[in-house]
Parts: sequence; structure tokens; C-alpha cells
Amino acid sequence: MISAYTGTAVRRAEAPLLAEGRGAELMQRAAYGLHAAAASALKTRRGRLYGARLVVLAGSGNNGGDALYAAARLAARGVAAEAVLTAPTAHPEALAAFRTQGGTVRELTEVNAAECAAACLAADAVLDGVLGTGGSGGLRSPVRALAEELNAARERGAGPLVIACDLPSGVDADTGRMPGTCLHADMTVTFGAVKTGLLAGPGAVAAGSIHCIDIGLGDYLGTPDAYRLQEAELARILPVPDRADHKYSRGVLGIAAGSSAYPGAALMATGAALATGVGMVRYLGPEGVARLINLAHPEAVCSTGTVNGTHVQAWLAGPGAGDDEEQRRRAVDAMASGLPAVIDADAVAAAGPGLHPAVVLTPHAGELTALLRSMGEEVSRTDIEGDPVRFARLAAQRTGATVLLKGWATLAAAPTGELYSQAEATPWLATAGSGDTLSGILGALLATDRTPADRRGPGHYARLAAAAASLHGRAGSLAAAAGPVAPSRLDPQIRSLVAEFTAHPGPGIQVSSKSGVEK
Ligand SMILES: NC(=O)C1=CN([C@@H]2O[C@H](COP(=O)(O)OP(=O)(O)OC[C@H]3O[C@@H](n4cnc5c(N)ncnc54)[C@H](O)[C@@H]3O)[C@@H](O)[C@H]2O)[C@@H](O)CC1
Ligand SMILES: [K+]
Repeated sequence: MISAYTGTAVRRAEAPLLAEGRGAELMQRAAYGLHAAAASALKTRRGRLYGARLVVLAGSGNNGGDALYAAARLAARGVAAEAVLTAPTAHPEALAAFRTQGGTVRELTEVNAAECAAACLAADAVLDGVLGTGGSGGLRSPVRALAEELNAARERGAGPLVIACDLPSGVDADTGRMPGTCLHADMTVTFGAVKTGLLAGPGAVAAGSIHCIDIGLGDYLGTPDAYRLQEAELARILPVPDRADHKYSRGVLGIAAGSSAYPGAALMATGAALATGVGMVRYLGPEGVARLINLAHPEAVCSTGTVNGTHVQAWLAGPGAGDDEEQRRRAVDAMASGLPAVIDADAVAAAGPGLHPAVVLTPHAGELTALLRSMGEEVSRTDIEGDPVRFARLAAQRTGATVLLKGWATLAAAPTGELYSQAEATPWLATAGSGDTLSGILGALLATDRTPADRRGPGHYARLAAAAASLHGRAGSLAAAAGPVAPSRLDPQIRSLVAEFTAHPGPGIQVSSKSGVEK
């Protein structure tokens, strides 16, 4: 599992080490890791390191110091390195080390901005050391215009490899907010611990791949702010029946989804739940939809009954309910049943204060906007997309439910503040029906959850929701390898991932850190 910390927490952890006079040592560790990651990326890109062209953008702070020291090491290995100073001052020792290794230096001004941008665009790689955890507000002129040119080149599929030092400059390390322009990266080499701002919101989009370098803050970091599940946790969470099991003990999921207007949602949710592995699906809904379900999934047991008269371990309600009053009623009853329940799509609007953490609301940003407004919060969809950590946590805290906020990085927030972020999804999953399959996977994980009640600590349901988002994202990415994703055809990928994870728990993301990041 990856543990993430706010930038503020990382700075707090550094403070005692700085007080002991160990700042330079920490910076050398950071710079060494950054240089090694950059060297490896450059070798992959152009075959060899020697002769590569590098531009380092260096701001006035320690972030610029890290980048200059790393560039000095690269220059010592035969890289042609130029520094563009984005502030009137730069870390003096790092700048001297860079010059000693033959690096050339110029200061960015309004006058030479176009030349500096051209140098960046002609380089093999740009090291972004403009702002780190000490930055506030977005990038300012003239480096803002330079960043915009590099971002535009990236959009066209051109331009250099951009490697962010600690975090993409202009991203808020605590939250992932992007108050103005930020420089988008192909990879971010972050120090001490993964920052929450790299796992959520615009920061997660801008960061590219994340590499964490251990600089020895482990003992000082405290409680993480957020988590990302890896393969090992998925393997533990996915349901595996044992020999003593029968269909009821494995877990029965009640699904109240679909309507005569939207029957497909019920089909996709049921298919995904069966592919994830439940003992039984009990479907409640209109007879016409039930007939379609029985054609596609003969193992589902269908009726037109009520939530309160149906025995299950967990509920899934809302997908495709549309204007069907009976389905809406069932969603409300599922929320009030006291059982774990996934509440999706239109049914999210019926949520409000007084729920419990085993109720998992699964809105996208638009549905979360409506929910928060219904509780008196003045918020727009843009606000939520810009700062999803804050609003996912707020919605969980206001409702008492767990909130799974869907997006590029999907967030699962518990009412007690625990937060998970999963980003395995492919943009091909941004298509109608994706939410229905995600809700089916999550419904299955709730119904088959065998964690003893006294071990379901705070954040338990956020963890299950994150596991569902991860499995869904991975299934979508597998399917996308063969072309555009159709959520109704995702079941084989879900099944094969469940088989793979439950047979052979895979290794976690390779990270060099012992502190802040666990496998
Ligand atoms: N403190 C430490 O011991 C370590 C820090 N490390 C690095 O140090 C970074 C933090 O360094 P700093 O605290 O010096 O902060 P930064 O390097 O992030 O930048 C701070 C400087 O930028 C200015 N600034 C803030 N916002 C700005 C904006 N929007 N536009 C222009 N200038 C702006 C500030 O006035 C200040 O001079 C980390 O991100 C990391 O890269 C690493 O070297 C590891 C050790
Ligand atoms: K940076």
C-alpha cells in the first residue's frame, strides 16, 4: 500500500532534521534519487545518457537546489545541461556545483522567454525545479508562459520529457489543487513520501508516473493523510470461497437497479457482480428487466419484491432507476436497511445526513454537486473537480456515509476522514455504463466481506470502495488494449483479474522508499 502525506506534514517531518543541521544531507539524497530516475528515463528514451540535452528550470528555493544538484550529477555523466533560473536568486551551493560540472546558466526574463522556451522544446528532458512544497499560488510570469508552451507541446505529442522535482510546479502538495497554471510532467520524483497532492485532483493528472525516494523521514512522518491500494491488498480483499461455503455463506447481493427506460444498467451491474464472485444475486425490479437479466445471467434470482422482505448481505441500488418509483423506494429502503449498500446514480440525490459508513455513495462530480447543494453547501462542479479531496471528505462527513467520488483518480472518503485514491483507470472507461459495472463490483465486495465486525475499523468501507475502483480500473485498462471499452463486455477481464489476484498476489509498485511507502 502506498501511504501519502500532505506537503505540510512532510515539511513538519523535515523540521527536526533541519534543526540538527542535516538539510544538506537530505538534499543530497533527494538529488541523487532524482538524477538516477532521470538518467534511467533518458536512457529508455534515447538509448544512452551521454550526449543528452537537459534544461533544468530552477526556482529560488530548495526545490531548485534539488534539481540543480541532480543536473550537476547528470552533467558529470556527459549530459549537456543548461539551467534556466526562474527567480533572481538560486540555491547558491547547488548552482556552484552545477557550474563546476560544466552546466551553463541563464536567468529567465520577459525578454528572453521565447529563447528559453525554444531551448526547453529542443531538449531531451526538462527538470522542473521551479516550486516544491514551499510554493503557493500558481506559476507566475514569465515562467507561466514557458510552462504553457511546454504543456501545449505535450498536448500535440511533442516536446521534451518533463520530470517534476518533488511535485509538478504549481500544484498544491496538500490537496492536488492547481490554483493557476502548472507544468505537466511525464514523471514526478518525489522525496520523503508520496504527497496527497500527487494522488488527487488536477495534481494527479499533472504528475505522470510517481517515483518516491527515501530520504530518511520515516520515523518522523506520523499518520498518513491518504492511501493507495496495491496488488497485495486487492489480493486480500477479493473474495475466495472455501470448501465449507455454500451459496448463502459466500454472500448474497440484492440488486435494485434498472427500469423499463434503462434496463441495461441492471444487466451490467449484475454481470459485474457475478464476475467479481458472489454466492447469489437477488434482483428486484420490473418483470421486463428481470426477463432480460435471466436471459443474460440465468443464475440471478429475480422478483418484484421489497427490500425489507428480501434476505441479503448487502444492497446495490440506483443504477438505471430513472423515474421508476418502486426502484427509488428500494434505494431509500436499502440506505435505511442497516446493511452495507452501494447507492449509485440518481439514488445518490436521495442521500442526506444520518447515514452510516457501510452505505457507500458513488457519485461523479455532477452528482456530488447536487448532493452537497441539497445539504446547503454553495458549491459548483468546477469547485469539486478542482479540489476533490476536500469535497469527498465533506460529503462523507455531512452524510455519515462513505463517498466514492469517481474521476481520473477515484477517491474513497470515510466519514472519519480516511481517504483512498486509485488511478488505475483508462480514459476509455469514460463511457456510459462504466458506473454500473463499478457499482456491481463494489456490491459484490460488500456482500462477500468476511471481516469480523470488531475488525471493521474506521475507513473499512472506504478501503473496500477503493478496491472496487482499482479492480474496475484495471479491468478497463486490460479491455482497452483491444480497443474502445464497452462496459457490458468487461466481465471476462474482471473474472481473469480476480483469478490472477486470488491465485498469485502480485508485487506492489516498485518504490525505492522504505519510509512513507510500503509494498
Ligand atoms: N527542507 C528540506 O530539508 C528538504 C527539502 N527538499 C526540497 O525542498 C522543497 C521545498 O523547498 P522550499 O521550502 O525552499 O520551497 P520551494 O523550493 O518550493 O520554493 C520556495 C520559494 O519559492 C517562492 N515562491 C512561493 N510560491 C511562489 C510562486 N507561486 N511563484 C514564485 N515563487 C514562489 C518562495 O517565496 C520561496 O522563495 C521540497 O519540495 C523539496 O524539493 C528536499 O531537498 C529534501 C530536503
Ligand atoms: K517542482
